[in-house]
This record gives sequence, structure tokens and C-alpha cells, in this order.
Amino acid sequence: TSVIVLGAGASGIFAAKQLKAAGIDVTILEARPDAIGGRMHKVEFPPKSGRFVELGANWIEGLGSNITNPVLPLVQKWGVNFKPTDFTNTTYRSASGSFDQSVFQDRLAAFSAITEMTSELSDKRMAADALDISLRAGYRMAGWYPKDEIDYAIEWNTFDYEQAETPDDFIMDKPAEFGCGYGSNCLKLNKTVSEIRWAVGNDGVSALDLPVSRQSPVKVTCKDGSVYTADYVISSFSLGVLQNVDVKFAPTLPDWKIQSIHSFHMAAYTKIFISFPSKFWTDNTEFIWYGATRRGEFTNWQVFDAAPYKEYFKGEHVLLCTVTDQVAFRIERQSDEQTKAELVQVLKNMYGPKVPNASAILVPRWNSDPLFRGSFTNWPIGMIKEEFDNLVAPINRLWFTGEHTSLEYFGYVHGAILAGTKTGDDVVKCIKNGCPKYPYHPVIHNAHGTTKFGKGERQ
Ligand SMILES: Cc1cc2nc3c(=O)[nH]c(=O)nc-3n(C[C@H](O)[C@H](O)[C@H](O)COP(=O)(O)OP(=O)(O)OC[C@H]3O[C@@H](n4cnc5c(N)ncnc54)[C@H](O)[C@@H]3O)c2cc1C
Repeated sequence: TSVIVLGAGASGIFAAKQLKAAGIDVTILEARPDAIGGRMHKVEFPPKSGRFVELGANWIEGLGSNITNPVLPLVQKWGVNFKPTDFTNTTYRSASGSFDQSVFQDRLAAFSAITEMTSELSDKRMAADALDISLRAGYRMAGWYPKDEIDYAIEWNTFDYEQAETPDDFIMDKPAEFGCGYGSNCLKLNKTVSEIRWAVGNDGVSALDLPVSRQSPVKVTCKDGSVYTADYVISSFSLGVLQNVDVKFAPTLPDWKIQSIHSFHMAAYTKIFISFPSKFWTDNTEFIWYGATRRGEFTNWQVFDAAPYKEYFKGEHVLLCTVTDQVAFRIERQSDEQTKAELVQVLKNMYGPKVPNASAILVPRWNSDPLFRGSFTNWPIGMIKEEFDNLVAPINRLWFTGEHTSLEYFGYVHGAILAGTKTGDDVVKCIKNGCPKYPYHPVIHNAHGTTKFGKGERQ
């Protein structure tokens, strides 16, 4: 029995690892010509400096909690150098330059108390199995009414900076968080999949209703014309890729699957790296928070020649500015020169007119890249478990994995690793002992019976 795994990101690699360990013939098809790792991707910056920055994932989350993040043993095994981030080591600067840091610290403490209250409220609501509400509603119920740039900077840096969406669009009752040489010949790089024929009967007709045993193998076609067949296929493509038309599924996926794919959010999170010929900023904190006049426009700056990256970036003057959501989309659409000019202007607002011109800028475009179409998944407000079941459920010989298929840790590398491991294990069971049952729901019924309004019935 053979299995094709589509994509060599964290989830695809871990699914393949389980299959290979069980003695199953597995092939991974990956579009990139020279790299595995998907949304974990390093690039040299500044150019020709011998230093590397991570365009995608760079944090191992929740190391202080009592659950082990599966990334940690890997990092330890391979001796990867990593440093803790101190998110409180920050300076606040307003659009007109410096700011009284004690006022900033007081406001930050007030917001910490609000998030504490919101979290208690969320615990109570989850215990009562209450229908979720937006985090914005939760903040207001806890007494948070942001009134000026400093409040918005605190809110953005505490929330949007992690989740890439605003509290208005985000659920208050988020599922669990962590406390807060793959060998070779079965990995095929430079293989951009264009079509997946996943249900074909022996006579060539659609076999949606046939038992798996009476179907032909799955057929995967790549852009270079090569064709691969196997008994099973596991898609590890991102939710963003599934939401677009870069890959064709033949026959078309069933309506319940399509609906679930389009019902979840693919967030936009963009890390802009910018380097300067000299250091002009006077703050020595790890972060600088900017009191932007337009919410989220250049609110968070991470300083690479401050601790803990100081040694690695010695002699370089690099800042990392993160943007999310609509600002990230806007930045992707415009030229890097325009973005550079906008960032330099904000730095001049903070540090005066002597800010030099930037020597280099690096703007990743995760949202328009056809291999990703976004950064990571979030659950929209009002989402229900049945829709998630439909997102994950395999159909005949076609299986789905990826960070978006992790119920507890979607959006993260550890979510991708745990999801890939589970999918790999389940396909092994399917081949060796009979397929595990995955629930799915052809129609998700309205539980409250209130949405079918006729004319004049709204009152
Ligand atoms: C900017 C950014 C910051 C992040 N920060 C963090 C963080 O700090 N910590 C954390 O835990 N997580 C973070 N994440 C999320 C994390 O990177 C992802 O959740 C995780 O890497 C997803 O892994 P995956 O295997 O599900 O998908 P992917 O990594 O997307 O893997 C899918 C693979 O499929 C390939 N592919 C796509 N289309 C095709 C095709 N047509 N043919 C062949 N191959 C194809 C892709 O090239 C890719 O290799 C971040 C993500 C981004 C973008």
C-alpha cells in the first residue's frame, strides 16, 4: 500500500514519519525546489550578512507550562540556539516622540487586570458551555474602553500581535493553549501539485459512493506533467490554499467539505525586516511600541541589536516591524520602496529627522503566495465543533492534515506536528486494521430554529 503526502511542512513531514515507521511506502510531493518546512522558513538578512531571520514561525510557545511543546525536544535534539523573549521589555513612543514611561506602565497594568478579568469570565462561560462571543464584547464587559493611541497600542501589541486579527473578529473563548534528516528518496521537491483525482471508480467514473476497496488508486498531477498514483493521499496544504483555486480536486469536494473550508479564517501576519547603516534609536529595550494614529500601522518594533539577539546580529542594525490583518494585505500590494518610506517616516516621528535611509528591507508575501495564501488559521466567532469535524474528516482515500486540523493548537507549529502525527497514525490504522471513524455532518442544522425569517417576521 502506498501513500502520497502533499506538502513538506511540519504536518506533512510528521504524517510521513509515522507512515514510514510503520513500513508503508510513502512519497512526499513538495512545490518548493530547495526547502522543506513550509511556513517555517529562514532567509539571509541583511543581504550577504551571514545572518538569518525567520519569515514565518519563530516562537516556541508556552515553554513555561506543564505540557511539553513537541517542538522543544526537537530543538534540544538538534542543538538549535534559542532565547527567551521578554515581551515586557518594551518602550512606548508616541507619534510626537518620547513619552512618560511611568504613565505607559500604569496603563499597561490596567490592561493586564482587564485581560485577567476577561480570562476569568471566559473560564466561567466555557464551563457553562455558553455560545461564544467576541473578545471585544468580553473586554467591554470587563470594563475596557480604549480611548487614545496608547490604549490602542497596548491592545494591538497584546492581542493582534499574537493572533493577527482584531478583538472584534476573534472569539473570547479560545480552545487550549500551551500556557500561554528526513531521509531522502521519498521526498520529491519542485513538485507543484495542480490536480488531485481522489475518487475514481474502476471504470473511470466518479466513485464517491463506492467502498474504498472498489476504487482505483488516487492520482496526483503536478504542473510539470508528472503523475503519481497511490492508495491514499494526505493533503497538508494550508487552509488558505484549500480556499483558493491553485489546486483542483476531481471530482469537486462535497458541499459540506467546501463549506467548512470557507468557514474558517486564514489570518494575515507579516513580519517586515528593515536594516540601517547605523543605530539611531536611543532605547535599549527588546521592543518599541508605537502609538499609531491608524490602528495597527507600525505599532510593534522588535530590536535585533538589543538583548537577546545582540550577539548574533553584532555589527548589524536590524528592526522587525510586524503588521497584521488589513494592514498586512495593504503592505503586500504596494512596492517595498513605498513600505520602506512609510516605516522610515514612523521612525522619524519617534526619533526625529536624523533617521538615516534604510539600507535594506524584506517584506514576505504569505497572503499572495499560492503555496500558502495566508499565515495561520483562526476560528471565527460562532464557529461550532460540527463544522470543524467536517474540515478534518477524510473522504474515501483523501485525508486532510495541517495546523488547521488541530482542535486544540490550530495556528501553531506544534498544532501542525500533532495533527500530522495523528493523521499519519490513523492512515496506518486504516491500512492495517480498519479505518478509524471520523464524524462528519452533511447538513449542520440550526440548533435554535430562529434564523428562517419570513417577510415581516423579524420582530
Ligand atoms: C509569519 C508567520 C509567523 C508565525 N509564527 C509562529 C510562531 O511563532 N510559532 C508557531 O508555533 N507558529 C507560528 N506560525 C504558524 C506556523 O508556521 C504554522 O502553523 C505551521 O508551520 C503550519 O504547518 P503545516 O504543515 O500545517 O503547513 P505548511 O507549513 O503551510 O505546509 C504546507 C506545505 O505544502 C506546500 N504546498 C502548498 N501548495 C502546494 C502545491 N500545490 N504543490 C505542492 N506543495 C504545495 C507548501 O510549500 C508547504 O511546504 C507562523 C506563521 C507565519 C506565516
